[in-house]
Amino acid sequence: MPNITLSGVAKSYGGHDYAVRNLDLTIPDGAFMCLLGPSGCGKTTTLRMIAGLEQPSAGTIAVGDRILDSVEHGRYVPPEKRGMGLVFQNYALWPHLSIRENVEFGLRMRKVPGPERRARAEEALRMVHVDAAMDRYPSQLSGGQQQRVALARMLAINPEVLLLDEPLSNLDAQLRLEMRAELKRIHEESGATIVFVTHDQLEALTMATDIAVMNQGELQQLAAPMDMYDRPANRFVAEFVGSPPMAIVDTGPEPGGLAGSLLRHVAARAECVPAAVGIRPEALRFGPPPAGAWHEEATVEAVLPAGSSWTVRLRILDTDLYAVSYTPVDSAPGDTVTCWTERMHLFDADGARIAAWDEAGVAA
Ligand SMILES: Nc1ncnc2c1ncn2[C@@H]1O[C@H](COP(=O)(O)OP(=O)(O)OP(=O)(O)O)[C@@H](O)[C@H]1O
Repeated sequence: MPNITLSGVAKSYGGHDYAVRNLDLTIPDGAFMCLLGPSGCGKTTTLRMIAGLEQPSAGTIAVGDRILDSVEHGRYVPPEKRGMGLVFQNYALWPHLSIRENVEFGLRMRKVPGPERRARAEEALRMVHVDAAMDRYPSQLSGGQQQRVALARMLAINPEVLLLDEPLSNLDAQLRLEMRAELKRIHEESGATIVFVTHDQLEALTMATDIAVMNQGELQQLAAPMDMYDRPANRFVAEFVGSPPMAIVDTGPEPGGLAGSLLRHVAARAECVPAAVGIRPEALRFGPPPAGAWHEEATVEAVLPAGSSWTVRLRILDTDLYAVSYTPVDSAPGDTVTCWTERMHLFDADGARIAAWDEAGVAA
């Protein structure tokens, strides 16, 4: 299937507020695209418009050169004619049909013959590890199992585009991890295009080939996961993607303390005057600094071991910051340590990334 393209798409549910505004987005054929953002940012509305369950208030949605929606030309293709499979958070299984029959249902509607239908349903249920419960009824399954049946029901149909709205939200942490790996495998094996809505940045980083971050109905950045992590386009993305989040130090009109120290470092290397400087917790390191790195003395305030990582709260001049280390930290509260970083993110007064700093090569 060719690319899915949204051009100038907006959606208002009637009032003055727009759930989605001026959205330009291309979902490449075979992509695993995550729509990521906080609650209410317009992710579900975007997915529902692609599915044809909502009509845009403005703009065009197309697959290749086939127009699915065009407000200008009054064109609208109904959901069943779009060739897309859908799984929503509120999966609706038929209560009076067994699990197997639920998964076979869509195939029956498509007139797939009996033996093939059974084989495809069983295969899909195996993929999501619910094949042992095939002859039970939905009410006899846990919420997580029901969610996986909904996923199997869609996989059995083998659509070219899968639209998934938080399909892992009811699963416990272990199962969610397994299903992420499983979805990634399904994506690679099937070659299908997946559009996946989530508010969980880790879910997006681990599964997606492309992430579209939205906030208040607007696209903030579209990038491959590591590119987004390494070069967030603005403060919103910088703070939303990554856990613990990036520390952002506002420089203010008369920067002193930590802000002043960071600004002096920047000024010595590039002609940028940032309104804010960001440092990811894992980029803040301890010990003798390498040549050219920014460094300051810091006081250890707390050490929080978490098995494989150590989170350390540091007081640097006038500011508290968190550092994350993946090697054991033997400092104790009250100790003085040298901390340093070679990786800063600079933002201007509008919150946009100052790319010149990256291009100068000093922050790469
Ligand atoms: N049917 C509707 N009628 C009126 N307003 C709606 C409707 N559906 C969504 N909205 C509003 O549109 C905005 C975007 O909602 P949407 O569900 O797309 O966001 P979301 O990012 O998917 O959020 P969540 O993660 O909470 O589902 C919100 O302000 C929401 O209140």
